Amino acid sequence: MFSLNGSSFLNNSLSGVSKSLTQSTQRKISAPPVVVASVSSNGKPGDRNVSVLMENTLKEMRETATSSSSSAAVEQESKSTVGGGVEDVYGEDSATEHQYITPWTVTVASGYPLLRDPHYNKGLAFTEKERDAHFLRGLLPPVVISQDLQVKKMMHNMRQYQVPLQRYMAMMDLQERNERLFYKLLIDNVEELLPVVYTPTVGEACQKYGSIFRQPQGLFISLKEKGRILEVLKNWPEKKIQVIVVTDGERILGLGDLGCQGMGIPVGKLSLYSALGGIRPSACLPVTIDVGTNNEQLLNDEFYIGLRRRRATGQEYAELLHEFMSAVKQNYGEKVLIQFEDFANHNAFDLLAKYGSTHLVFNDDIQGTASVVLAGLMAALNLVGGTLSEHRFLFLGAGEAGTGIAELIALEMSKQTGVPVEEAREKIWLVDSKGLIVKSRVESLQHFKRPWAHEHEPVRTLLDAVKSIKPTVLIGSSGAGRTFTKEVVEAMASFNEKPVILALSNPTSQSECTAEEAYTWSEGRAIFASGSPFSPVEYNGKFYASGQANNAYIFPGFGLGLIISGAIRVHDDMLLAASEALAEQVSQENLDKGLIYPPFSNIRKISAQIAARVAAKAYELGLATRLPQPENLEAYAESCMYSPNYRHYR
Ligand SMILES: O=C([O-])CC(=O)C(=O)O
Ligand SMILES: [Mg+2]
Repeated sequence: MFSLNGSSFLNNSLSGVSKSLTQSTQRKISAPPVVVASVSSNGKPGDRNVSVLMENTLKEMRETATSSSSSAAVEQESKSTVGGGVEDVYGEDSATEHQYITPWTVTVASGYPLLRDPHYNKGLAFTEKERDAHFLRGLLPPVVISQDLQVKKMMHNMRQYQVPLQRYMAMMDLQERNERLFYKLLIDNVEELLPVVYTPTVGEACQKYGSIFRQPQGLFISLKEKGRILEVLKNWPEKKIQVIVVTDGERILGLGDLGCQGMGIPVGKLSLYSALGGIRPSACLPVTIDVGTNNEQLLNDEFYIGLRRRRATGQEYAELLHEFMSAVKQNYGEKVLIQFEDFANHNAFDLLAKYGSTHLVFNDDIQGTASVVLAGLMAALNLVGGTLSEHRFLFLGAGEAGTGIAELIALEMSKQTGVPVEEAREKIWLVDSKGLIVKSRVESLQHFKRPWAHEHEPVRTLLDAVKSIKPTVLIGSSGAGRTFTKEVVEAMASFNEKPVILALSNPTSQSECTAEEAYTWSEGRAIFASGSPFSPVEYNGKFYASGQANNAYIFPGFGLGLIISGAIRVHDDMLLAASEALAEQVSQENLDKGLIYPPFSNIRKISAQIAARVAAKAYELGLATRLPQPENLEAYAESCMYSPNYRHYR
């Protein structure tokens, strides 16, 4: 099989089938682009170009498969169980004639199917030699252009669209047409395109997903698939999955329940995994679990793509999720990372607690957001002075993000000062929809809010809480927009020389305040960052650039660190390590501009650094399985990262 980049396993873009071909024949061969397709694609023009070597290898593989399945059949008659080898992932070899398997085959793409295969298509960048060798003559206009020129042209086209959703759709079309060009575009223009494929535009895309839906980009697992989830996973064309991002669509950004249309989120997050964190796109699997929706508008929308029923809860919900979690581990093994995304609070905390000790799980909204905010606060200390524990924190929003961040701050304080975490928590206050979280409310509080119920008289509004607690840092994480009013920001500015104000809710419409409001109302003194990006603001003749406190800084590098170390569990210390790595990337130059995050343009380098620190922690904690530990983890992380440059086809 062709290897793209020496021995680096992440960069090896072989599909699972082609990989198992290598393993079953135990020899290295070189071949043109390989596509995995179901058996129905056999006999298409694309098969004409199967090299002799490949033919022989396929023959060998078929023979091996036949002999092993017949020996399995014999065994089957004497024993009632069937056992596939470790690498016989889908049990093709060990299946008896009475069992069902998915008929995956390996073919070599050329001609028209090659142009239609997003993994291998290069469009006008196919060279003359490739056009001859792959039956492309006449299928393309005569011109041959470079990938760089393709990028330039696409960016030019992209900038013609005035409506953000049109840009989103153009990017999705490109991803479906020419995957490497999509990633090249995204990596080379990350600051411009992040808001297109990610927040805020992805929010609007989810709201309108039913209308703009063209091609499924991930797996839809609904209640209809109950009892058959393992089978469904086997329908996905890639076998070697390293990262799954899964949502049940109940709390999409700050937009609420979007049901099955939440699929835009796993798709967007995973394209960032590849672009920013260098995980191979073929190793990424977006999943939406559809248990219904309570969104009346969607239920009545004729274009809605999901189950038309209200959300399953309780046992029905738990059973489907449990089947999914078990099937994932059974199919992909212990080292597949499952990232929970945009679940509603109650399920998010329960799922993390339930599967944290049996699976490699990470909740981006609880843990990723916490890690990115802690990094921003560590950097902000360079501007406002003092140590973490010398500050007072007030949150608006006591859900996943709010309590997740609060807990990680307390953990870091406790590490730095040696005080118990319970004591560290006393520096941190949270306001929810019923007011300040105080001791007298403890009985009626959800369990994840209880550690934050401190002794204080009841306070109803955020403004009164700000005036009473006098925080140095104000963090918005409630998902509700326009809640940091002029009075709130002015109050923060009245007792802080440099109030730290983080408006984390997404997308832009849900931001607690705008950058312009934060700077204007604080007379240019606020240290401000937001979850969705804002353009620089001019106030009194001076320009203020604000950072984007978004988990996109953390999860791609964090995931890369887990994967390169072969980690089997996530540990809080890994989140702290990621925060430290990110905070160290904020330069004096950034700080001088009031920025508490580095620019996204350096994100791949930053991700490699985060990955190295997370991996180092995994080794230190004994949670890493990739042994021996590479000497230089940062160089190793970089060497593992997917590159979107075209490869040459013989
Ligand atoms: O997607 C984003 O921009 C950040 C995030 O996880 C959320 O808001 O739920
Ligand atoms: Mg999220």
